[in-house]
Amino acid sequence: MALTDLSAKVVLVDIEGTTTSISFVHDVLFPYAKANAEQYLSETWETDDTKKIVEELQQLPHYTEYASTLETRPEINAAHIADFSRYLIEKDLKVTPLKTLQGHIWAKGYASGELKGHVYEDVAVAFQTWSDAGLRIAVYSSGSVAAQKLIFQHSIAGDLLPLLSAHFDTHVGHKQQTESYTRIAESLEVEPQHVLFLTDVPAEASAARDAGMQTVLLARPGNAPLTAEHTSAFPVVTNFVALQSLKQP
Ligand SMILES: CSCCC(=O)C(=O)COP(=O)(O)O
Ligand SMILES: [Mg+2]
Repeated sequence: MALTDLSAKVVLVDIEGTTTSISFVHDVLFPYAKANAEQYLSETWETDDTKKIVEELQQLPHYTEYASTLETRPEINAAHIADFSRYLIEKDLKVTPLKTLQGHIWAKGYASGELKGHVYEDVAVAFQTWSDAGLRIAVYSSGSVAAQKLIFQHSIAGDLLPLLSAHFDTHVGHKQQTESYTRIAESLEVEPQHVLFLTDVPAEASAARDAGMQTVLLARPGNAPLTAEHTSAFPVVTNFVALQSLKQP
């Protein structure tokens, strides 16, 4: 089917590598989280929210692996948990408690204006066009729902949050698991075949397709190169312009 013939009721977008450059996430957001983790943790150490994050971080299998590299038994304090968070960020592990913590840390950067969410220049126009055509736009990212809202609310193209009708993160399941997409369609009260999922990661596209969704891969500058196997399995676009004429079925 030609891209111009695609129809959908919901456009489900990934963030990193799809609406937003990988370099913004890795070269701006991650360094900000690493630099501010200890301060955030020490300022909020006694709160229930931080206690829950700290407990969940220590329950990760990666914690045992990380702790085995330490010479002495650590005291569980803000400095130690910040160090473990930096270890996870360096490995780009998309684990739920880390993503929750990152979202809280970034909130301060967006509020002060130090952070502005990167979106490619075709994103705001496409969101507006789809919205005007009556399509719903939802987000599914490994970044926490709070972090998703921040990136679009404080984007370089202005506040795009009013154009988004739903947000999903790893609480719904991991992005390479088919069940996650089934749950998203159920939550959106839409048949999976009426959802178009846009992502840069072929394994995510496969999982969504197995759930019955339509999928298109994004080949944005700086994304991992797609193989011939991927390009024969999925339609590929370099930006959202080719998808702007999307209509409702
Ligand atoms: C929600 S903004 C921060 C992006 C992030 O932390 C991340 O892991 C992005 O992963 P994605 O699933 O959007 O590729
Ligand atoms: Mg992505």
